[in-house]
Amino acid sequence: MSAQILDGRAVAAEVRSQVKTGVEQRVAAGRRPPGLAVVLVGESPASQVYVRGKRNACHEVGFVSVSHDLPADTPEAEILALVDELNADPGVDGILVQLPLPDHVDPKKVIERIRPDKDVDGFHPYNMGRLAVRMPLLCPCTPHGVMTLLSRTGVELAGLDAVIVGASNIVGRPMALELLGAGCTVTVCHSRTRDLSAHIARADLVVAAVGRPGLIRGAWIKPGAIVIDVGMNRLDNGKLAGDVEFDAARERAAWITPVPGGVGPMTIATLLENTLYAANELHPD
Ligand SMILES: Nc1nc2c(c(=O)[nH]1)N[C@@H](CN(C=O)c1ccc(C(=O)N[C@@H](CCC(=O)O)C(=O)O)cc1)CN2
Repeated sequence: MSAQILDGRAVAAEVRSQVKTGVEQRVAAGRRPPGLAVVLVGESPASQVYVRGKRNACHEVGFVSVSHDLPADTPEAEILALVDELNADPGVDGILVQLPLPDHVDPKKVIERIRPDKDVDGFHPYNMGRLAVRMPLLCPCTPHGVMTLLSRTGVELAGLDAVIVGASNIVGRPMALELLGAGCTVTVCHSRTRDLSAHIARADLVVAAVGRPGLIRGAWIKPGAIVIDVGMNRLDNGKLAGDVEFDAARERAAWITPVPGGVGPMTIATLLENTLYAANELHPD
């Protein structure tokens, strides 16, 4: 078997085009275009790539993109003060602080400072709580983007045994809630999990989100499974690789996401959807 590709690039382009139409309709109705503030602290090359992607996507769909690039040694208090300023700005519908932050900054404090109705990353405890109690408002972009990719490709999820590898706040945990909501039976594996391969081997759906290239061996994948690779690892040769051994896994799976071109573009497309939603539904002006 050679798995079919879950084409994040194509589905994300579809989503971006729908967001663009939504912006055009909003502006034609006399409303201002949505505004997204993107805050980058420091000079991590990976974060710079992702932030550039987000800013380019904003321009493509007609958002106003407000950029705040701060030096790596910016004091936490200054970042919190900037968030306060953006919270109060009526032209800003969404605030995104790129993660990871430098070590001297507590990401929890920064995330909690963002107004929940402007938290287009969906990381604020208010938005995570709403997702947990099945009242979603602004959902974390990567897990929600995975759900969009699967549903738009026509992959059915109800009743599947799903195994998520990685229990982070931004991917693993919200992914578990999304899949539970879609009727999957969900297991979350993490660094203390015993016998990871046994969990993977019985999974109908595997989501890998650990940041270790090739950790998930192709031979572990159950024949016919769906494999979602959220890993984004830059190798010494400059190439990007996921957490799954792609070629070997592809021989066994029914569906698989590539890296690049799978989940990454869906993360950005979902951010745009969240921002348009915040502008239209949460910020009447
Ligand atoms: N505030 C946030 N920080 C981070 C998030 C997030 O959702 N919000 N997620 C990740 C990184 N991330 C978004 O910021 C992200 C990762 C990857 C991509 C992407 O489009 N990847 C491309 C390849 C890009 C490349 O060439 O390097 C792909 O997969 O095709 C977009 C966004 C951590 N931080």
